Amino acid sequence: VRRTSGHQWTCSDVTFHCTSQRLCEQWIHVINEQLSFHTNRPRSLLVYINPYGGKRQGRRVYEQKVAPLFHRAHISADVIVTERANHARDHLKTEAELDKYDGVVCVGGDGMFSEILHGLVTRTQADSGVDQDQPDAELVPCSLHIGIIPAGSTDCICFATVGTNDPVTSALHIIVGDSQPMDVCSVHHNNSFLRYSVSLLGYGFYGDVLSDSERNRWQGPARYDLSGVKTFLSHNYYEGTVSFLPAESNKGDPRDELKLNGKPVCLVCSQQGSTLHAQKYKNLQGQERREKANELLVIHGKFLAINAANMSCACPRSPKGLSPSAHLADGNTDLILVRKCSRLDFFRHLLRHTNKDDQFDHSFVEVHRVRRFRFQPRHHELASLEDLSEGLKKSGFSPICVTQTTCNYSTTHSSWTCDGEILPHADIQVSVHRQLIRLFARGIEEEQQQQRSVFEDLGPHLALEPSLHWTVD
Ligand SMILES: Nc1ncnc2c1ncn2[C@@H]1O[C@H](COP(=O)(O)OP(=O)(O)OP(=O)(O)O)[C@@H](O)[C@H]1O
Repeated sequence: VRRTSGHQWTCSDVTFHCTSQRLCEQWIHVINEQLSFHTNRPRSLLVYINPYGGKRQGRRVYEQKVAPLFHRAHISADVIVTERANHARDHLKTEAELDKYDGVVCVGGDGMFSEILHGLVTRTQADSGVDQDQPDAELVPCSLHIGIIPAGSTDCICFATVGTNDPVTSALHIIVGDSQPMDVCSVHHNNSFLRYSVSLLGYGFYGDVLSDSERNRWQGPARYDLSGVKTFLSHNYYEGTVSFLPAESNKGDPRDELKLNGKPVCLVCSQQGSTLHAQKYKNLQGQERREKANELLVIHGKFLAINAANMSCACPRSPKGLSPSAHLADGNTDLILVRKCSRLDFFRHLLRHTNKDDQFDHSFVEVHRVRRFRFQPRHHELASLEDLSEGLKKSGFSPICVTQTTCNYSTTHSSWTCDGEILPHADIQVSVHRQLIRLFARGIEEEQQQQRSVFEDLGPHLALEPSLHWTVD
């Protein structure tokens, strides 16, 4: 495995020459022996391909770029090409024989990753007897690693954990058995589970952009830009109360200059890795004590945007992301509150996501690293829009009434976008579950790390099963 530019990895062959056949055989023996010590490498994978993701190239990408590498690395793969939305999620939840595999791989975009996340986490909780409807439930970490082969139109999770959207690089991270722990947020409404999130929960600006773009899917990929402009011009703000439990003081600050996002050297993410289970109970007890002691902070206000960034959310358009110093696996999320301000100020704030200026350095922006939070819109939320219109239909109310209610609702409430999906409720409770999943990735590497060879990182063990060429002169 060789590093090229921009966090990309490629496959390279090494040919050893020797005059003695006996010596060559010894080499092969030793190399194979060294490889067998590297037990983190997966041997058996379950692969889901979304044939309709992105430019509909998922199947071709897997067959031409990924499968040959898995074959060379002696990894066996059971491949399922999905036939409908939620096929992968449902299969993982109920049918998949997970004991047979070392990892689950999705070939697609963020939506496909979300299916795998929900399938795997839900299955793990069900197998362990944990009720995920309970907002305080201590969720059990998933034992299988997740690999992402980017083949969607939005591949943000892959970009933020690998540093590039390249199928070969992702396949090589899977083959060498990289392991990146990752926090997962659970989202509840009134003690019932809504969704899991690993990247962005956004209310106000980002929620409105996504809702609008969903209504205009016919516009194709340009819909995100068009909805962005439209939402910016409408300049809506929403009133409500945010209450949150701040992170422990040793977890760094969202405005840390040192960006240690999930890198192997990141002490915050690697902290307590192996002793996590033992520590967890203690921490929870401490946490409950503090909450009882009213250490929840409460902020009331009018907000243009409320964002919870569980990772940097870096993407090619915003290379440092919404929260550049967010960690992937520290048990916290960065809560960014953008209060009502002028259009020009809001524009300046948005612009700073694309350059090197500090987007938090505005009087109307505040950012907190938190373990859990709740948002309550000012106007009482009677029911979700869907519940509301369903209920009205059942009770025989006229469509005019539904329209009026919807209008009222939509001017006082925004919607939450949860990793690109719209949530049906505005009043939500969010808890971060530390290191609930592991990806076949290693975070975005620093420049110095990129100078090293992947072989050095693996210590004495090699990366790939060698297709050794030897020549006897
Ligand atoms: N066979 C299928 N047919 C239709 N939809 C599917 C199929 N398989 C998966 N999906 C759904 O397609 C959605 C989008 O998939 P994916 O994230 O892979 O691609 P994308 O192009 O990045 O999507 P987006 O439209 O979100 O930009 C996912 O939410 C997934 O549930």
